[in-house]
Amino acid sequence: VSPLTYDYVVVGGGTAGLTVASRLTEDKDVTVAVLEAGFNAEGLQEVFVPGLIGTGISFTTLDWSYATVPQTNLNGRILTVNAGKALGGSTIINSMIFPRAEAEQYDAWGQLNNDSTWTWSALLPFFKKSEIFTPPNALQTASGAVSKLAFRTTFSSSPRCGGGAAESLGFPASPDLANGDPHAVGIAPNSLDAANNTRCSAACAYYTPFADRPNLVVITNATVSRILWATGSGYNKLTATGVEYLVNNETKTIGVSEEVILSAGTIGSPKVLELSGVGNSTILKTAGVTPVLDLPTVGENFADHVHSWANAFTNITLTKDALLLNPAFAAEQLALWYKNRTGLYSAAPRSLGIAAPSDVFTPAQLNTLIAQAEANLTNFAVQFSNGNPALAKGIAAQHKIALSLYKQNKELPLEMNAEPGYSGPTAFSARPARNYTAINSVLYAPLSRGRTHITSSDPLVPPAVDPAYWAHPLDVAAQVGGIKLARRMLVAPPLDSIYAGEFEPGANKTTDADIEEWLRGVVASDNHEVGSLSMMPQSLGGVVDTSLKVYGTANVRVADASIIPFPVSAHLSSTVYMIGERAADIIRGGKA
Ligand SMILES: Cc1cc2nc3c(=O)[nH]c(=O)nc-3n(C[C@H](O)[C@H](O)[C@H](O)COP(=O)(O)OP(=O)(O)OC[C@H]3O[C@@H](n4cnc5c(N)ncnc54)[C@H](O)[C@@H]3O)c2cc1C
Repeated sequence: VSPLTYDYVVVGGGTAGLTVASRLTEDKDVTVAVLEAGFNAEGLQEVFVPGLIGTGISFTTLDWSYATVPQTNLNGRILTVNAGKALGGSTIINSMIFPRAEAEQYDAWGQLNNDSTWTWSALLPFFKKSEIFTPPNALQTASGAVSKLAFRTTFSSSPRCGGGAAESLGFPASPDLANGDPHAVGIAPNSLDAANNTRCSAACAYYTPFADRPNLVVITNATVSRILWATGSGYNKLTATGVEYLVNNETKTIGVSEEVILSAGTIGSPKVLELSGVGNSTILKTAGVTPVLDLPTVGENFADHVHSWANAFTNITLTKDALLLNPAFAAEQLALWYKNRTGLYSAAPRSLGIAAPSDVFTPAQLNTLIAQAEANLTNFAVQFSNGNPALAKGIAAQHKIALSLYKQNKELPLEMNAEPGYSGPTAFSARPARNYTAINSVLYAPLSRGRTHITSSDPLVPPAVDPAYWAHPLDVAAQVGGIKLARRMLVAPPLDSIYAGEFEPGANKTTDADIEEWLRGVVASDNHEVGSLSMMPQSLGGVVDTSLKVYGTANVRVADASIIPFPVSAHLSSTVYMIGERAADIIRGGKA
């Protein structure tokens, strides 16, 4: 392998990037270089111990912690969108929950693109390529796991109770949250290495086993600043010849003979495209970048899931709060994990209930909300499209599909995720030193659309991220409905048996308006951002076609969550691995 030129250069060694790189280098005649801004963090216990997710270094050094612009609908608050900055990307810091979304939502991708290869049944083989399924053992089954679910050691009885509460409210119990019909409750599969019960990131699954391939080069601590273009290559033929990157403030270049694959994530990938002169020319010029290709919807159509919570006090003591309340107990539990992979750090279990509109709204409420959304459909599409008429059509098409699925009870607006221990907006030091039961209620089918754009030509300056949370009234109503549903779950059997009063939102929040006001002050990003380089026809404001190629370029593709045109009601990593598998297949097929 020449040290300077590779067949493929992958920008970002994250979830999809490592999947693509690993699959392409199965052919030993193909050379691939991966440029990753972070470092290889696989050796850190915060990364490999399941119960340590979200602690220590994982939310400092390993996180881009993108700040949003002040959010108009959330009291002007600046929120943080977390995204992993390490080999393995966001799977280094994610919560390992591994379900798939509703079949109809993947079908919507195909519908928007008039392409049957981007539908649930066509994509299922690519989901499966990225998974090794480990069924629960006898002990886990006895603890509540159903035969088709993959999960490890049970944390306490509380997750199972959470499932029970959803069931008692009428959610169907599902043996399989990945079957394309997740309107159900079950114990979530986790992305773990079952052989030794460690977390399994994209680095663990798609890099470490193949690290010694001579045709695969991974350069860490390398921040890509721009794609280099062949001079004089015109529209539809804009040709990447290499990539420029920074290592310790030193500028370096690497050549590419076939393709550049952008896999820097929903915020990172549009940033690199814009720094390379591809995007809305006005935005680029304002940032001091010379436009090379006017593609005005780069960075637009951004959507994110929105996190909220209800918490109750509980008098049971085996929750994750026990680890914070008693450091000596926490040390004992961690020692148990190291000794024989048992104890409270051995898993991060959740009961997952995916709610349908009928679980959240009365029929009359839903009819009114849908009628209002339909009456204002064009207005919202225009408002969300940032002055781009094609994208206004694209967003209108997305809303039409979403509202039609809402009517069929198929657009699943909320995840109701039961956790044994506090999960919410109040810091440990500011809340009563007690044990809690939490229901995380996450808005899963947002109609709001925002954007992310560079503001400077300096690659080290973060972009301006505007998710425009809660810009659509149906999103607000669903999130308020989610808190009411969470409250009902906390006092339904069997969770009622461990209920010792509500902590948040709090007994004084009685009306919908009270809940809405509280939520405006606390909701957070769920870190499931998608759509900023969406796969849609150009006539609908898309940025990539169904072969994931950037319109107007000869050899730049995108493989990451940014291509997702229509948000799906699931945690995203399984979907992003699938995109990586599909991208590799397209690239290899294209060459054959
Ligand atoms: C805190 C958190 C919790 C989550 N919990 C879950 C969960 O429980 N289950 C689930 O399924 N999903 C979860 N997700 C979401 C899921 O992990 C992500 O959606 C998915 O991993 C995104 O994959 P990606 O390939 O698009 O981007 P990433 O995996 O983020 O990869 C992008 C990579 O590009 C690198 N990069 C960016 N810019 C540059 C540049 N200029 N030069 C070089 N490299 C660059 C980044 O460092 C990163 O490694 C969570 C995400 C977060 C952040």
